[in-house]
Amino acid sequence: MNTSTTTTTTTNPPSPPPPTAAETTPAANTATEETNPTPAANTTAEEINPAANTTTTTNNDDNNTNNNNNNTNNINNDDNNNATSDDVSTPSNPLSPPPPDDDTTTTTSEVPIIPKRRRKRKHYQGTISMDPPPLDVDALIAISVGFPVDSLTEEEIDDAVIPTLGSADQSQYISVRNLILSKWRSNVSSLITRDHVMESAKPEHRHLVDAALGFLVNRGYVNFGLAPEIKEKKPCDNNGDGVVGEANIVVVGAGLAGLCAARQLRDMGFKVVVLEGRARPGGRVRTRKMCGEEGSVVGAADLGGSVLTGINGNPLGVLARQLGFPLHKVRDICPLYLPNGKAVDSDVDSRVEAAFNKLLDRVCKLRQVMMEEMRSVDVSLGTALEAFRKVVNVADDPQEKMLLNWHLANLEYANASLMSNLSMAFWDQDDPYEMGGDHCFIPGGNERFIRALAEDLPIFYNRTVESIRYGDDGVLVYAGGQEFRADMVLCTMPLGVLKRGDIEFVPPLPQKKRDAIDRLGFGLLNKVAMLFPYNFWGAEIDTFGHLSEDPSRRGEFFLFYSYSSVSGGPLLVALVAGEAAIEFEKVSPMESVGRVMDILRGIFYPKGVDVPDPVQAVCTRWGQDRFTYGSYSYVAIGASGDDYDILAESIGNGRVFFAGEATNRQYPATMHGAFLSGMREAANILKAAKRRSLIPADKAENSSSENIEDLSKIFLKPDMQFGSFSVLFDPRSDDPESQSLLRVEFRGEKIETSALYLYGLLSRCQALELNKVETDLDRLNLLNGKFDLRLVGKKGLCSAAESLIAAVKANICSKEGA
Ligand SMILES: Cc1cc2nc3c(=O)[nH]c(=O)nc-3n(C[C@H](O)[C@H](O)[C@H](O)COP(=O)(O)OP(=O)(O)OC[C@H]3O[C@@H](n4cnc5c(N)ncnc54)[C@H](O)[C@@H]3O)c2cc1C
Repeated sequence: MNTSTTTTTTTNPPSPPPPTAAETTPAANTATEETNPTPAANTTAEEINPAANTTTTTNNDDNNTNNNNNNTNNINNDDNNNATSDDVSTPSNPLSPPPPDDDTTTTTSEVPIIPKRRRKRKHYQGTISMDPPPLDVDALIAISVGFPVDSLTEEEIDDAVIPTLGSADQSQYISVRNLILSKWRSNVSSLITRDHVMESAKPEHRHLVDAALGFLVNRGYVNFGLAPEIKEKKPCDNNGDGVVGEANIVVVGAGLAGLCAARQLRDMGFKVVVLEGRARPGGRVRTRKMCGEEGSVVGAADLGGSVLTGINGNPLGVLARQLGFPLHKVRDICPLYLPNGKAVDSDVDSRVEAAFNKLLDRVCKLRQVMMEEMRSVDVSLGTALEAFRKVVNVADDPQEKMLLNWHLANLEYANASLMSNLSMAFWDQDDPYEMGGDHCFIPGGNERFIRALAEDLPIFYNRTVESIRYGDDGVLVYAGGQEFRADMVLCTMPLGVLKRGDIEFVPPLPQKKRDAIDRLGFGLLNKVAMLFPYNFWGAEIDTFGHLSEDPSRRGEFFLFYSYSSVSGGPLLVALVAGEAAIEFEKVSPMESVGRVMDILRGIFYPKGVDVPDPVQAVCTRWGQDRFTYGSYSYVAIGASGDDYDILAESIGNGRVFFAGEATNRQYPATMHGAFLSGMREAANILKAAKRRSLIPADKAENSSSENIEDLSKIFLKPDMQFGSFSVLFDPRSDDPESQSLLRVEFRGEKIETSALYLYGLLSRCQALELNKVETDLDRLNLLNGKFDLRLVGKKGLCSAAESLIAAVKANICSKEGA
């Protein structure tokens, strides 16, 4: 690759002035719901740097470009030594025609209304109760943040927020927790304090305020973010017990997960440094400023994460409110065009869409049966859908076939992978958790979040981490010839980097984690961002789609996002998904932009609309980017939601932690998922620091967290099993009073939702008594009543069960060895 650097100035044709924000952002597009009722986006132009009318470009021989040629385009890799994007700046264009008259553009009444595009499914069978219980506002807000309405989360159980599970305290605690969430969400710019909550809590609930507030603050569900009052809060040594004290944390990666965690850890009182391989923060959030000659047009293009997929409960929605960023609702209208430029008939579109959803439903039913009969069988979603398609004769005529392929491309976009790679059993395992509300853009791009989050953090750029050594006395992180010593390290590098094995772990990652890294998928989505001299596609729509005759190219520029309303200028982004996303990286950016332009002209010329050349275009290369090697995670055949949890597990006895979108089972592949994983791990690091401070140094290193992390293996052959209960006896004693480990499985109704396990210690004779009881409900009553036993998550077991688990493991090993 030729890496010589030149600076070129683009020359643009005279063109109409860019539309003002007021013209392009109808108030109706401003998202409402949980968000600030901020007026329509009129701040975007201020966000863009109008001075940037030159582009620094890197010539790239691979792309057959020639700088001496007037038609040549300049290729720009704007990240250091990686290949996130290639930039095409078009020199002199022929004089462009004026923007189209209103009557030549498609009007909203003529186009089909199609629900949000970046969705795995359009509707969710079984997630909505037919007869929902009446809920108060507090409960509804708690649900939107991801809390169950009538039970505790696994985190709450782990943190032992109430003394006895299932007691009267539990429902009172839930009311207090919901109250705090709801109060803080009504004013996210202020800190919520104990006094505030005490004022509003019912007298009989007040004894639970400290537990609920402590949990929500430590776990980053309230009092987080970037509002001045929140930023000004003093770093606190949590609980004032000197736990955090001098502890040092290295965070690897300055993407959303790393930045969020670093801020939270710093607020908890830890000493934090962030090591980032690139020369910029943000990782897969990258906003590229684009501009025409002398700033004639400007635009901010999100080359990575762009849409806030559901604003209700979304922590990025909270940041937007705190920072005063307006939100632009992505409008649902999305006309689809045939290869000949004609709009798809809305009846045919609706019919095929309904048939597509029916196919998905049939696959859901099939897998339900398969999972019940043979729990571990999986095939690709593509195979299953195709089998059904043939049986039910969906989409036999050519146009219907193209439409069906368009829907498949849309699904491949949502999952960043080919249908043939997706797990039929678990590809949509995160559907039940999807954030509700509008899908939104942030005017000016998501890098506005990144800039605000990175402010004041000690981030070392151009520090590519090569190895992480961990042991009893801490961690050593090697990056760019430097060594960073710390008590704990948080790894947020993408799954693509972990798959490549670019970072050496010493000792190596446990086999269980390596298997999960192999099983989970990491896919590809690419984009072409194009800044035009003016908007020729119309201001009424945010998306339009294009159908392809060739199924292998169904994902090539299948969907266009218009950023005119939010980017500050006439910007279009074409998406490349599925097989086409892989092929795209083998084609020169010149050629790709040429193909997009053919499509755009095919759509708009027949309407009498002249399509000008772009003044600048950027093609992404996420697959070649050595700091990610792809776009985002998906559930591949043979993988499941459990693999996200395994990726999230800490190793090294609480020394090495993991965050990032691919560690978030509920919200993978998203910006908010990355952010929430950072919050989660900050809380886990705090817990580990507290635990370490409570255990004397000599014992700490042998403490149980790893024993406990892997309980599923020892429960493969329990000593007793009845209903959802399994029991392991202490192999060292037959005494009826000797301790036994009890595991209770709680499984949701949906097969996609994997089981939740809770544990408890009881005597052997109590276990035998439980076995005599008929139903699980009666057993739970016995536990709560007569035995007064409190079930906990596996992390809650720590010290009490440690020696029993070690003895059971040793016993299994000796039997296997015999
Ligand atoms: C094309 C594309 C479109 C997307 N669209 C959407 C969308 O519309 N909506 C949405 O919600 N999400 C979207 N996403 C997903 C979203 O952007 C990511 O889920 C999220 O940004 C991931 O954040 P992260 O912190 O987990 O990882 P990253 O942002 O990748 O951060 C990891 C950091 O680690 C650094 N790093 C890697 N290796 C090393 C090393 N060895 N040493 C030091 N540093 C290292 C990286 O440079 C990076 O900065 C999209 C992603 C892509 C690529």
